Amino acid sequence: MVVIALTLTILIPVMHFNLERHFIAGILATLSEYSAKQIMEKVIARNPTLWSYEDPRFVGLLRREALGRQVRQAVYKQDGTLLIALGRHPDPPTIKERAPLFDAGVPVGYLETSASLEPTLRISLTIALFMALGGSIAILLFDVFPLRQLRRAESRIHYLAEHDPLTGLLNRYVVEPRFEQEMHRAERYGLQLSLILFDIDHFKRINDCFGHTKGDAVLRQLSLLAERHIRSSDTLVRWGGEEFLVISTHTDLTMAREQAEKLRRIVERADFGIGQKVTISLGVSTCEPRSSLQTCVDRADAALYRAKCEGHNRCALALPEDCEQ
Ligand SMILES: Nc1nc2c(ncn2[C@@H]2O[C@H](COP(=O)(O)OP(=O)(O)OP(=O)(O)O)[C@@H](O)[C@H]2O)c(=O)[nH]1
Repeated sequence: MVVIALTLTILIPVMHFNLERHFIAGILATLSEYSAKQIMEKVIARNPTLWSYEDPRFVGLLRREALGRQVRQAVYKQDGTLLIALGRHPDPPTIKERAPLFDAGVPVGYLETSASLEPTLRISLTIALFMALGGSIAILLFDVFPLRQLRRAESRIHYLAEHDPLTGLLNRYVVEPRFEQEMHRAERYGLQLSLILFDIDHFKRINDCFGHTKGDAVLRQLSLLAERHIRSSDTLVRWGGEEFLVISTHTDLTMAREQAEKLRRIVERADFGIGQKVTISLGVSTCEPRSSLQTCVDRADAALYRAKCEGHNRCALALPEDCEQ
């Protein structure tokens, strides 16, 4: 943007300057076809001051264009003596053009026009600066700014599509590809992959007694506790309302059970600011090679159900018969 502004600032005055210069040179060439006598007649037949400025052929400028500018037109005899001079001599002239004047093919003198283009340059420069600034602002307003907003909105949408807005954890809809990737890795390197599905006990009561806002705060605090507890290679997902899933890599059933039991104890001991304990029940399953996420979660869910039935605040392992479910 800065480069465009600078280029415009330099180019516009230069173009303006060159155009005007060529125009004046062209006019002088046309005039040189008149004889000095013809020019004299034209000057005498009219008001010389007006004529010089109003006839655009002479300097290439209309009267209003010549206003505030130093313009001089002079016709010299061949011996160099001045025949006609209109306007003050610019000091110093920025442009000085001389063209020969012919009378019936015989050179009789020169036509000389000097015009200071300094005000024109200044105006051109100012206009160029305004245009460059205007252009930059327009680019900013119509291009960069909305584009940035769009990109921000896109990344926000992307984030919201993958994350749970309350806890910031991944949501269940994006977890399948991650699970499949881990499953392939486990198969390839002969590793174990396990799941821990856990759920807050009697969460309905917490909501009913303390309100939904407090219930939300409990969900957030629990997700933070769990996040701190799991390894960085594991994945924590908000699976449903008050249900969470851990995909535990390089972990067999015994290790997953230990991990689950540790998490259960951490939650049981934590202070959730509601004057009573918050506990969780957990179902643990290990994933058979090539099994789908759904199958593994169903087995962990069956185990979780047993943990709830056996009195809450405990871990249960998936049983072989859970495979059939
Ligand atoms: N505050 C809050 N509550 C939620 C959210 N999602 C689900 N819930 C509540 O979680 C409660 C779950 O209740 P239930 O399925 O009966 O389970 P429970 O009370 O935990 O009972 P058990 O599972 O047997 O321990 C319901 O009252 C839901 O309204 C949430 O995002 N915020």
